[in-house]
Amino acid sequence: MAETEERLRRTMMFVPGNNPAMVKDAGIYGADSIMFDLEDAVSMTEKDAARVLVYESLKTQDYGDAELVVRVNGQDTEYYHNDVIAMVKAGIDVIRLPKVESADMIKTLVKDVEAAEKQVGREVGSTHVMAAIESAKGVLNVAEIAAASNRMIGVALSAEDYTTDMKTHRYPDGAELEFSRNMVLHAARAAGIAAFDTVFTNMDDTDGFYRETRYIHQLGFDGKSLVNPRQIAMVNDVYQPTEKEIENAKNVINAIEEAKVKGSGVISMNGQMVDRPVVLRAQRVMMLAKASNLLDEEGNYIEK
Ligand SMILES: CC(=O)SCCNC(=O)CCNC(=O)[C@H](O)C(C)(C)COP(=O)(O)OP(=O)(O)OC[C@H]1O[C@@H](n2cnc3c(N)ncnc32)[C@H](O)[C@@H]1OP(=O)(O)O
Ligand SMILES: O=C([O-])CC(=O)C(=O)O
Ligand SMILES: [Mg+2]
Repeated sequence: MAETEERLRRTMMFVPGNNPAMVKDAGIYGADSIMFDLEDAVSMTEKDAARVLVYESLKTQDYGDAELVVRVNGQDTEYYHNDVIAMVKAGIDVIRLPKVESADMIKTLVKDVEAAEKQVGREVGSTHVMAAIESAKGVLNVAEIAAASNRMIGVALSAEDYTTDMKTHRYPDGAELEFSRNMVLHAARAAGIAAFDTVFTNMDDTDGFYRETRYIHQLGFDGKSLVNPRQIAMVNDVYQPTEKEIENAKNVINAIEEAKVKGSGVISMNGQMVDRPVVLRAQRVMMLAKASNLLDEEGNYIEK
């Protein structure tokens, strides 16, 4: 993928780092990002074995075009340094730091990643990072966390730990997450990075999962952290543009191209003003349409 092209990040699937079968097959489900977990999905007794398993798999398995992410153990644990060095050495795309509460935690991570890159002979700057926001303190500091480094690709809300910190739990209507979702999303947008909504842990509540995904899609999140491959198709379904949205986006892009030839940056299309933000939205619709396999080679809508 060209560096300038925006990466789609609808689905970031957790894969327990201590489960050989899941780690090996993680690439077959079509997640945009695969997130190997060394933190809370792995018991204390299996921390070292999980790190070795994920390291070996990153070196030997073909995960196709998926972005490869690892959730390392927290900075206050004895596992963190070894996790960072091993994952940088394995060539991971992104390190996700859990329970981030300050910009300093990201700055420390970046310093540790840079030292690891130098130690293992990896190009300095090639490892990206992201932050999981899991507490009231993290939410209140999320704007400076999101802007803490140019290695940052995103911020994620982690509602299981967050609701525990807030002395509540998760409810079907999600009212307890309203403030944190909006904070995380605004911080991401202000820093120009991706925003990920939290996991949905009831695998049997398909209606609830769809409701939550439609809601976070409407707010503007790039996607969600997931715990199960069955959730991938449902997220992609919600993020897939309609035929009408695609046709409209194509008309906008064609109209603005014609306007450019005439030397104008703003035009009217069917009585509707078309300017830069409208064009950017249209380009995103076309990117989602392409990723959803809704276009043929000429760029025409394929009836499903
Ligand atoms: C609060 C937090 O920190 S959340 C993050 C940490 N938690 C995790 O990482 C949990 C990840 N998820 C899982 O372990 C599992 O999906 C569970 C336990 C939730 C449900 O497990 P199951 O009921 O077995 O799932 P299901 O029946 O849908 O599995 C279908 C297939 O997908 C595989 N699969 C399920 N979840 C995953 C996953 N997260 N990653 C990769 N493969 C998976 C299963 O191994 C199974 O493969 P098979 O058909 O080859 O045997
Ligand atoms: O990042 C997530 O969504 C999962 C997690 O750790 C949490 O909710 O505490
Ligand atoms: Mg957590």
